[in-house]
Amino acid sequence: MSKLPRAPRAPGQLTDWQIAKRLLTDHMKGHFWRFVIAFACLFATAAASSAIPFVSQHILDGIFTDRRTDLLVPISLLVIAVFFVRGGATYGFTVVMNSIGRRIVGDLQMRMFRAKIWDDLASFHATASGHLVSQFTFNVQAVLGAVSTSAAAIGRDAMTLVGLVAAMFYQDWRLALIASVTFPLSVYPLIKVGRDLRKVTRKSQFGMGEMTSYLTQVFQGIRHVKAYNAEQRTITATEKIVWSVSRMMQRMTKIKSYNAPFMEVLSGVAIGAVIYYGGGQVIAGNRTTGSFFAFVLALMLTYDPLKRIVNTWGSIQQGITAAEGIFAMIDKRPGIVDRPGAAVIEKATGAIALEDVHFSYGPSIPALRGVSIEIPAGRTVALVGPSGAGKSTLLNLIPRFYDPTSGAVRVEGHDIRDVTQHSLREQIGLVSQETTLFDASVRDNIAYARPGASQEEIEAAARGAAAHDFIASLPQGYDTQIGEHGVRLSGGQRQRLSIARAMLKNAPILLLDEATSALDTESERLVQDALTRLMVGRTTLMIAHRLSTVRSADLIYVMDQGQITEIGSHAELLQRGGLYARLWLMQTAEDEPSEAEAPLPVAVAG
Ligand SMILES: Nc1ncnc2c1ncn2[C@@H]1O[C@H](COP(=O)(O)OP(=O)(O)OP(=O)(O)O)[C@@H](O)[C@H]1O
Repeated sequence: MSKLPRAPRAPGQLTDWQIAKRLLTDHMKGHFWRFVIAFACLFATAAASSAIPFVSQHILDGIFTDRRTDLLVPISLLVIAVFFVRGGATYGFTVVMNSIGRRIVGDLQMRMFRAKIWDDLASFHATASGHLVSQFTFNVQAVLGAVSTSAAAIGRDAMTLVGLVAAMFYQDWRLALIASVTFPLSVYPLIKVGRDLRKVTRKSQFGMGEMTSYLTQVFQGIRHVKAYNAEQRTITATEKIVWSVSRMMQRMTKIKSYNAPFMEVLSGVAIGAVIYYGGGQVIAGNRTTGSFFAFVLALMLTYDPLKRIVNTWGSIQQGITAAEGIFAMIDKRPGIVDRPGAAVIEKATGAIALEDVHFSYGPSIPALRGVSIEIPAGRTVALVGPSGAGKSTLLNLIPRFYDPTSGAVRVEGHDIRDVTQHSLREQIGLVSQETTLFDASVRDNIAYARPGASQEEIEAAARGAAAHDFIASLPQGYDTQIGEHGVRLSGGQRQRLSIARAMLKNAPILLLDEATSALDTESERLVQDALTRLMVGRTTLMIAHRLSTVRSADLIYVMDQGQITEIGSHAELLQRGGLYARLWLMQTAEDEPSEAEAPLPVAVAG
């Protein structure tokens, strides 16, 4: 079976201690009183647990050896009280610690989300969305595990341990010393397990990210999975990922459990030594059976919390590894930020200019090579050219989704790096081939452009986009839920909703990226009409493969391999006989009916 790719190296340079300290100072300090309550519960649990050996000594010596009936009732009541306190305190502790853990998780999730949502597009494209989602779910869960389960258990068990060890020394310091000789040895597995666990935890976090990404892609592309009869292939591929993650998880548990047999042997040695020495004393008559058993019981109770502390150390290591990734995400600063004192564009007329713009996605991929374009306010300019020419890249520079490598993009005469991103994007309406609709009502989807818009405004936008009639015929009209990505609508309907959105935004600049290319002729006509209405009075930059849609543009720029190769009106470009004319000829030839489709000549009776 194939293996998942290697997990990337740790993103941050923080040490374990720095990460733990940051978790403590940034996320736990607001919970002081909750911690006080939790520790009060801990103290009660530890005190009650430490009382058990004393009570049992009285049971053995007082009831069984001395046969005192007057002790029966008080000792029974004492036992009930001890367990009552333990039960109540354990409940209180669990609830309060979980509430702290859950609040910390929510806080981490929101800090991550705030950092991410302001991040630039390039960074989003660099990370598969599944990895992002798994930071919010799997990794955060690991931190919760470390905080509320492990840290809590260590707190509680450490207190209990102190109480029980004190009780053991109080009963018989010599026996207690014999039993404690093995304690320091329990530190060894902590160190050993910690290192191995960090490595495998990083890998399994990466594996979970891969799995989330893969599953999201499969479920979103389910139509194609079925259309290509790819179910069985998908099962096989999924199996590889699932079992690879499963193996990593098993390995993690295995490493976490290394210390369990070690600790069992240690406790066996300690109990054996105490029985050998203490048992000898009972036989020699130097010690009562009751005090001996009370001691052995205390010893057994001591090893339980000790074992748990050692075991939960693994969860803490996992939590710290997860927090490392989470903090890296929180600390990431976007590559595109507003300059200090950036200007605010008030209502723009929409003039756009690109001046000798170069851009590349990576060191070796120049996507734009010295592009200059001028779009006067209120005009329509079209970009055409073969696939991969750089048209969408150019369009993405205008809302500053990316910054050019060199050259400048100007809106209203401002270099867009000198104005706030918010005010720049306020001036732009975007309609693209892939519409982004949310699983919400039609109304909310249109109002996404301007939350708080009135029903009249939303309806006017829908009418302008030729969408009102189909919306009115939906079961709940504007309140109809349209499903994830608008799955309950047709392609043309989805497109008209996104035009309605742009209508409602009413921005002076309009960017159309293949807005009609995925539609059939009838839908295209409706959408085209809606777009024509939308374009009135706005500066429009449109990309279209179908050249018939760009014929009426004021100016057409032809792009090829990241450069502008021709400029002119439709008629001028045809006359020139270059790339545009060739593309036009090819498309008109495709649009004309072929011989096979031409109507058959009708035989005329003679
Ligand atoms: N996010 C990205 N990361 C890396 N390279 C990219 C990215 N987006 C596009 N490219 C590359 O940049 C070049 C220009 O792509 P672009 O999408 O701008 O072309 P286009 O003219 O819009 O093509 P089409 O008409 O097919 O949409 C192509 O070589 C493409 O592979």
